[in-house]
Amino acid sequence: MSLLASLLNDIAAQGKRLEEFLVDDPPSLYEPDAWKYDEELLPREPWEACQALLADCEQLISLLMPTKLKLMYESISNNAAVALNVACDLKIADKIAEHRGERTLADLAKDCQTDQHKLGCTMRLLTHRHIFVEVKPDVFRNNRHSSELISGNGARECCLLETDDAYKAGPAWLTVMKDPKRMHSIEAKDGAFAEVFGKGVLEHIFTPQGATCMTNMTVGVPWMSTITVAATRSDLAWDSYATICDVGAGLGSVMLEVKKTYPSVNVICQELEHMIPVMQKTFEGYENEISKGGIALKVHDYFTPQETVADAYWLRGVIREYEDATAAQVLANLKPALRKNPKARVFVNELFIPRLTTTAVAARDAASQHLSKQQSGWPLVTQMQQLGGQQLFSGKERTFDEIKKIGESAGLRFVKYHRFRMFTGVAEFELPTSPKL
Ligand SMILES: C[S@@+](CC[C@H](N)C(=O)[O-])C[C@H]1O[C@@H](n2cnc3c(N)ncnc32)[C@H](O)[C@@H]1O
Repeated sequence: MSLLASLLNDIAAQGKRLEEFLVDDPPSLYEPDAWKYDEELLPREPWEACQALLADCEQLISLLMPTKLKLMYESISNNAAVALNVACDLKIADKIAEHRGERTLADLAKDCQTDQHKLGCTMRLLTHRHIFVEVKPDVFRNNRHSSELISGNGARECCLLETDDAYKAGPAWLTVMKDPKRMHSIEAKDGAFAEVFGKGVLEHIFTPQGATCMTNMTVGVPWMSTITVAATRSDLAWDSYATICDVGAGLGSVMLEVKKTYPSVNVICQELEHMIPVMQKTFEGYENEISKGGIALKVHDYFTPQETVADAYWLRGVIREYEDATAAQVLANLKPALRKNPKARVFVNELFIPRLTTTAVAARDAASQHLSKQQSGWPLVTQMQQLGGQQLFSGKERTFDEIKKIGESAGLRFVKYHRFRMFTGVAEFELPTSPKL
């Protein structure tokens, strides 16, 4: 069977599975209202069908495009971000919504004080990416994707962060990769963002020039996080553990979510001292739980041996900050506590860069058949996210095998991978029965 035939068969079969589930809630690209599953996670089986369809459709597009067009298309795909940047900056979605949901190109150009022709070219690129709809020539409406950009929920700011500041760091990725002094560094000062802005993004946002970037980050990132939080909350059996310790908890927002969903679970957030007041702010209103011990905010340096005994240790976005040996040290430091409770689990929550391995025998199979389930979902987004994230924040994103190896070199045993319905997942480790001490 040819690859084309395999793909068409697969798309038909997976499409049927998905359609059978979605009979009452099919998505639309015309209506301005959100789809039920824009907010909620699809149940596991239709979610898997959806993943397969997206992988196969992406492969189908590559298969059918003549080579010259494919390479041209990839080379100029940055223009999707350019166009989205324009739409977000000029608040096109707001301007359409303010005028009973429909606006002519001429009116939009007048509202935005810009050139009608240039705006039309920008909008048409977006309508072909199914963000906005041109309902008749030169008349635009919001669809469900563009409606989300209406001010107030953080979507606009998140897109501005990606299409403006983060976007500018993109070309510097190559500069860094070619510089013998910086190519192996994962430090922010040596990264792509610093190449363009003179300092890492987390320093830049505290400068006057970084004020907009700061707003876009503080308003935009929580918008994106709502979907990661939903998967984090649902795709791990949190209530199987009496006490969970979040190591390097940041704001403490994941444990807050766990506590809200599973009030009987005790949560401990560990951070460096200066972060304790920040976490206290996150847990405002929970003072009673804190005094009863159901929530504890503790100072702990993860480069020192763990003394807090818990049933699970949660590390989100921690090991991506470090080189392999240092990351392994952070995990190895959990062992004194694991020895006191050998049933305890270590959950490493990261983005797991998807691989698409095609051997000669699989050359005619649909891509979905060879996408490992031990890696992040939504590979199209994850690939952009991992490269973009490293340009913006530096650090080191890894594949499943690389993360597993770090756990093992810390002397832990890999237990299983939890595939979140998101672009992150969890590698679960435990203390081996006869640990390499
Ligand atoms: C990348 S952030 C991840 C935060 C959090 N886990 C999250 O997902 O939002 C890393 C966190 O580790 C904290 N951190 C850095 N060095 C640390 C150390 N030696 N011990 C404990 N926490 C540390 C930082 O303050 C920061 O909040």
